[in-house]
Amino acid sequence: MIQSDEGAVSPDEKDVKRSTTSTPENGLSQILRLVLQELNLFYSRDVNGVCLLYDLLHSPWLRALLKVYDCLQEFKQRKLVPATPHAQMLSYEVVELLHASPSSPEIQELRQILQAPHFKGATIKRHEMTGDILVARVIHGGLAERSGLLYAGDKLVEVNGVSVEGLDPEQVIHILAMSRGTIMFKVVPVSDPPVNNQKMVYVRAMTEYWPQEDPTIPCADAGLPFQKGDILQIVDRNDALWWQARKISDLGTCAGLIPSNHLMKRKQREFWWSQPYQPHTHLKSTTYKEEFVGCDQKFFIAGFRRSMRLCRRKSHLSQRRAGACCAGSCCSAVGAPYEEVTRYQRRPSDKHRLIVLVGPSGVGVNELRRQLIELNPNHFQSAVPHTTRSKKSYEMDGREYHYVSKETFESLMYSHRMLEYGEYKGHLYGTSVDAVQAVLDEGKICVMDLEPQGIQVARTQELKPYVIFIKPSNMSCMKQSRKNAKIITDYFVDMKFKDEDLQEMEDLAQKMETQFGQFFDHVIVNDELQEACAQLLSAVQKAQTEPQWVPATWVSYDPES
Ligand SMILES: Nc1ncnc2c1ncn2[C@@H]1O[C@H](COP(=O)(O)OP(=O)(O)OP(=O)(O)O)[C@@H](O)[C@H]1O
Repeated sequence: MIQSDEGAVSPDEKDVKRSTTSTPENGLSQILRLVLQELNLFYSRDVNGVCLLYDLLHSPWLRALLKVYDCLQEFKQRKLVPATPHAQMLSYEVVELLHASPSSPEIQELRQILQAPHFKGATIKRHEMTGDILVARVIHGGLAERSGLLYAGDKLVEVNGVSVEGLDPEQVIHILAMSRGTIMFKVVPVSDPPVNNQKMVYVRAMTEYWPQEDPTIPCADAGLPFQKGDILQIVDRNDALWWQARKISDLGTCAGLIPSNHLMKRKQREFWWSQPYQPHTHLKSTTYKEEFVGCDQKFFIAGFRRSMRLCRRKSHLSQRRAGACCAGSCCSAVGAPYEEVTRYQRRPSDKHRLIVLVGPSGVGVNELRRQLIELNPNHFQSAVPHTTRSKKSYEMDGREYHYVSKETFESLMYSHRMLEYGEYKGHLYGTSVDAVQAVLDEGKICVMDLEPQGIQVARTQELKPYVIFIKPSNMSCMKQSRKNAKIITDYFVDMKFKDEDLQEMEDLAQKMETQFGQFFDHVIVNDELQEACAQLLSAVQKAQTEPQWVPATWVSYDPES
């Protein structure tokens, strides 16, 4: 017979004594006891502050806390096994201490947690052929695993003396849920306990997952919900369908179940086929923009264009569709649900990472980019775009644009050397990978804005882009901060932002986050301009100097480094 992984016990007197005497001589509880004895001598002598100090140190909260601390220290030092009975003893003592303290909602909650039996450390299933109740999996980091008493494949025979023969797993769970105090299992141990010798991998979730909404998950309570872009530590891939994972933001907790790569793809395909047919549409077409830079500027910045994104709605211009592929939106239906990632820290000798700014039209992508470059033009730079239009008299090849033939432009397009491109007034415009590389080769940081559909194209080992999403704040803040701002277009001079423009911006930002949020490394809300600019500078610096999660394929391991 063995004990459950977490059932709280009411130990007898002997047990309590054993636990209490195990408190270390020089433990904090012991020191506190001695200090209280000393203070007690002065309590009645009206020494300044002694009464207050005594009352503070005498509080049951502090004693409970120190007792837990001491016990944990002892656990660490003596490596007490099996850990479960010792943990139960500890929880019993803490509950006793809490009884003495004045009642509060927190104390009641803590008491309930310590007294209730939990069975979250393992899941059970019924064997299809024999009908036996088996331990399906032991959750990593849970008490069942840490106790070392239960293994996947163990056969459950009895729970608290009740035979589980012929019962459904739900009925067994019900018995467990109704149990109070000690839970006793009788098990037939699996003859060959599974050994997990897989390498730990980290992945970026390219889709979201809500276990409570998934009828196929074996145990919804054991599921791990996640959102697009979350980084997950995969701790167990033994099961072909259900993996165990933790979020890196929460590594202290026990793992949860997530669909395996294979299962998630199957779900995505099923979902895709279940959707009514919709003609293919992009989130937004890239309408290329004319150059914005004027001769009156302090210095020349290529790649700033007059935007037509907002006025497009009103001008009814027929524009050629976006150049950059729509990988994010179209492939997400059946694309890889998880992307293996690794920590990458740029070494000083490495080229800088490309900084990509993404955001809905009018949110301030160009404004922020300009401000960043103006801060230090020797350090930050835009890429010089390509065009098929002819050079104007005051322009210089390679400064405003690279002037190329239609054939050359198209060959760059078809060989995937264009990060984005579009057509305007019969001419092609676009930014090439080589133009970005030219900036990086000079040791500078290349900062570019990109339609979200283009992110996938830019995500290569050579550019290692760091994607920053510029997001509008809420409507009322935007109305205030954009009171005097002007929409920059070719068609309307000094056009102010109207409510519908701000609403469109907000809607588009939401769509972008929903469709492409998994690619965003950082999000900046552009409310107060100088604040947003400071955040951008800090994010750009961190991207270049601090470790970041990047696709594992971007990093080739050099054993020398
Ligand atoms: N935080 C801010 N506060 C006030 N005005 C702002 C702020 N951010 C941007 N603006 C102003 O809003 C207008 C639009 O900004 P910007 O041209 O940078 O938008 P965009 O995101 O590049 O969109 P588009 O590509 O359509 O031009 C500009 O006049 C800019 O000065």
